[in-house]
Amino acid sequence: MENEKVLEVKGLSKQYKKGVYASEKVTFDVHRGEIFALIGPNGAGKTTTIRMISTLLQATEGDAVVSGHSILTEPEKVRKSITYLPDEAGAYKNMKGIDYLKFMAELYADNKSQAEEYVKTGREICELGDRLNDKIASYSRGMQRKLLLARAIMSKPDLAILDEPTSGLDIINALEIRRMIKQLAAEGMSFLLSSHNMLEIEYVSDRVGIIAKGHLLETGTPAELIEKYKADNLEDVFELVVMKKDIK
Ligand SMILES: Nc1ncnc2c1ncn2[C@@H]1O[C@H](COP(=O)(O)OP(=O)(O)OP(=O)(O)O)[C@@H](O)[C@H]1O
Repeated sequence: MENEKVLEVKGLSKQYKKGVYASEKVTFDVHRGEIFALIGPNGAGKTTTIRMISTLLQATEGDAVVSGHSILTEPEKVRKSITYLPDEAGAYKNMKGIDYLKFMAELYADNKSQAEEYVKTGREICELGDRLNDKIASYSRGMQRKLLLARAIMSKPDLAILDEPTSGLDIINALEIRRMIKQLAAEGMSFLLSSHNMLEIEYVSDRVGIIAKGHLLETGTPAELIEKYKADNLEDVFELVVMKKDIK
């Protein structure tokens, strides 16, 4: 189904302290095969929103539904439908890359043959070749990031939630990752990304949501928003929306 919603975020709010909203009534959808990016300045509420959707943080109000499952009532089913790659994720440095993929595949898979399938996919995605037989401690930051991304995607979840997917990667590696995300989306995987890199977002996302001070201020395709704000690029849109709007 082309317009099938894989994620419905319905008025999600979080108060870490009573009366202080880190995110307030955030509402948006992600369709099957769509790449949706949350963009916003530091402290806007991106990670808070993503962690609530990932069932790692309890929402104060609202709900999110992933592949028909509510984070409130069916969090374990939600966890089966998503993978989450945090910005500052680390892998076990003393493990070999291949053993890390096998270990994670066994955690996520329902049986041995599915685990083997995941590892095969993970090997292809990370493109680390023979280096998979080396300890992760010997990898560059880019290689570690590729391994972690492969881990997040090898199970082909309905929704992959990636915080700053290309952070720390050089141009070539970042390009490869973006192409991979687009290809997987074309095959039907949905993505929720968070990023500060506007060029990346403009290139890779089908739609973006601009968030500041916990409020989702705008959603649309990069082209729609550029047109609406008579801007030259998404960075200008972002500045206009975040700097010029009077947010309480
Ligand atoms: N555990 C916590 N306890 C109290 N306040 C928190 C906690 N985590 C985040 N906050 C606050 O909630 C707000 C939103 O933070 P969040 O980390 O979601 O922003 P972000 O958009 O992900 O920022 P960045 O781009 O810097 O990662 C900030 O004001 C932050 O200080």
